[in-house]
Amino acid sequence: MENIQLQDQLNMEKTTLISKLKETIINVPDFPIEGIQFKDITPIFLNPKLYEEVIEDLANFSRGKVDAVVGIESRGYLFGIGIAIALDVPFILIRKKGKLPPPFVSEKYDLEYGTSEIEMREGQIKPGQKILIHDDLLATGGTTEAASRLVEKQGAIVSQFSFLIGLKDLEGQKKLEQFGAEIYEVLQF
Ligand SMILES: O=P(O)(O)OC[C@H]1O[C@H](OP(=O)(O)OP(=O)(O)O)[C@H](O)[C@@H]1O
Ligand SMILES: Nc1ncnc2[nH]cnc12
Repeated sequence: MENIQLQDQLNMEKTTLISKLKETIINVPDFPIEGIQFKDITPIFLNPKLYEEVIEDLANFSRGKVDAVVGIESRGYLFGIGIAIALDVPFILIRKKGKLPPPFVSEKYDLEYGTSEIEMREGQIKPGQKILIHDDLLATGGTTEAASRLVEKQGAIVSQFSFLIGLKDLEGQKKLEQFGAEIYEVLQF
């Protein structure tokens, strides 16, 4: 009985969080190019209490399940560091090409046009570690797929993915199925 009540309360809190986020995140049509519905998350940071609630929700998904959090430049840092602090585990940065001093490991990936590359300082991930890969938004999944290859290349295990936003029409989750990790999106558009 008590468990049911607790579950009801958690479900209610989650529903409230999602509605607050939907009121806060701004949809910008045709940015940066025609046809894209850009999700502007910057107003979340005007509201420290809301930010705290998002971190709590994301940290609850990963508590006791990972040894480190990997965040993807740049918006992946905004919540990634907060999650790592809440879980008391290390935070490891993935940066875009050319920003990190050597030694680093890198991974190329395809964009809609051309290719891109991400990098991580060598030795920060330890072989066998269970890793949460976090980013603010999952669109096509290309960036997160490359991040996962970078993590696996170093002998660590991609255990979980978390995102603030999932864009369901772009089927990014499908691209991530190959890694066999749990996936969590706070909300979907
Ligand atoms: O699922 P995908 O199709 O790969 O797209 C999602 C990625 O795109 C955005 O980052 P962006 O490259 O715009 O960089 P930013 O975080 O520095 O703004 C977003 O923060 C994700 O990292
Ligand atoms: N629609 C979108 N809104 C914000 N960031 C994005 N990154 C990739 N697609 C995006």
